[in-house]
Amino acid sequence: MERIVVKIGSSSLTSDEGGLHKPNIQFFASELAQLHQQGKQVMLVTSGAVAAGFREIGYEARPKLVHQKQAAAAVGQALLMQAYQEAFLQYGIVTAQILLTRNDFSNRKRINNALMTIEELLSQRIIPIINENDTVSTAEIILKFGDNDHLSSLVATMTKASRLVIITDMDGLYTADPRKNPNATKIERVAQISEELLQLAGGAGSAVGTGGMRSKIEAARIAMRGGVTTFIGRVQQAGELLSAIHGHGRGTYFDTEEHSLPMKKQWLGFHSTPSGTITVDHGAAIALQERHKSLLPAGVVSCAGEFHPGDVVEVLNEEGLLIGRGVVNYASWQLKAAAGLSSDEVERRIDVQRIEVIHRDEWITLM
Ligand SMILES: Nc1ncnc2c1ncn2[C@@H]1O[C@H](COP(=O)(O)OP(=O)(O)O)[C@@H](O)[C@H]1O
Ligand SMILES: N[C@@H](CCC(=O)OP(=O)(O)O)C(=O)O
Repeated sequence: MERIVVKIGSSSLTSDEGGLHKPNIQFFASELAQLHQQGKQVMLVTSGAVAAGFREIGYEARPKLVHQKQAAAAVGQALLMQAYQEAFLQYGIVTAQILLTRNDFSNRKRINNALMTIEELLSQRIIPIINENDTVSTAEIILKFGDNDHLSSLVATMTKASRLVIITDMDGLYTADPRKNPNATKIERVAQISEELLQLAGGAGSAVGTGGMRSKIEAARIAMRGGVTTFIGRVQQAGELLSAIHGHGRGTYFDTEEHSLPMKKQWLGFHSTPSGTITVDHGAAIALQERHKSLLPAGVVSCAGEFHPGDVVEVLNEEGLLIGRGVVNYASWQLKAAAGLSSDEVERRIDVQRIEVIHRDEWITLM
């Protein structure tokens, strides 16, 4: 049975002055109901809690302070769910609310529980409606998704969906933000996401959205590597969601990579939470990125943070750019002593289980 994740941004659900735009919710429910009625398993990742709630509280614009956003989300999430529930019931479809935080994805037990719940809901023909648990996660700034683009790509890869549809107020990715540059042209298809492509995309254009196009491309990158085809674009007329799924949508299509990553590497690259960073020299960076080699202590320049064998760490090159992530075999204090030493010397001086700082099987290149 085909499994599809649809993400709808605040800009498509609420007005710039705040508050839910009920006719849009009705419209999206009817589009999703069509997919559901065709026998597809549908999951909805929805934003809009903060935008739906801030006006009810009496704030004049989307709040910037964390506790105000949390308060707005607490009010707005209930309004959002109520609106979806009513809209889907017209098609006899039952919905369920799932609120997740970034932290849940880095904890295998928690995410497995969430996945089992989602599986059960889908098997009962219920549409899970997923949002970030804003009242909890805005406090954990570093571990926050912030926008739901990232969340939707993790949901799509973890549930092994075949497609991710990111609905926004633009009809796809342009060579520049069309709100600012009228000469921008649309990119119809993307086979590979490069750093240059990411540079094209700016931040949020609407007054209620947060992620902008950049976070959508980053989400597409995660999805592509996980074997999920992604569409980013506009769905405004009846039947357009179906068209988007059949390849005729108003938007940009991102192909999947030829070899999608195994689940273990997806988790390592995109769901795990790193405990520290390791900076490596030029030779080691090339060995990891291009030659599929393990990281040896000789290539380590320095490390930061406290980690233990088995933890996930981020690896930076000498310019400070992230090149990938891996499972480290050293404790941080051991690595500080071993940095720059030959493997023979490390074996003589330091009591480590494996000489490789990161084994190539426990590594994922991110740049
Ligand atoms: N290269 C680009 N192509 C298209 N849109 C872009 C680009 N760069 C920035 N944007 C902006 O991204 C906005 C969509 O992001 P956002 O406001 O976060 O929407 P949503 O709430 O749907 O997630 C668009 O309105 C647009 O102004
Ligand atoms: N979880 C937040 C999402 C914030 C947000 O604006 O996201 P998006 O519109 O997807 O860029 C909410 O429901 O308000």
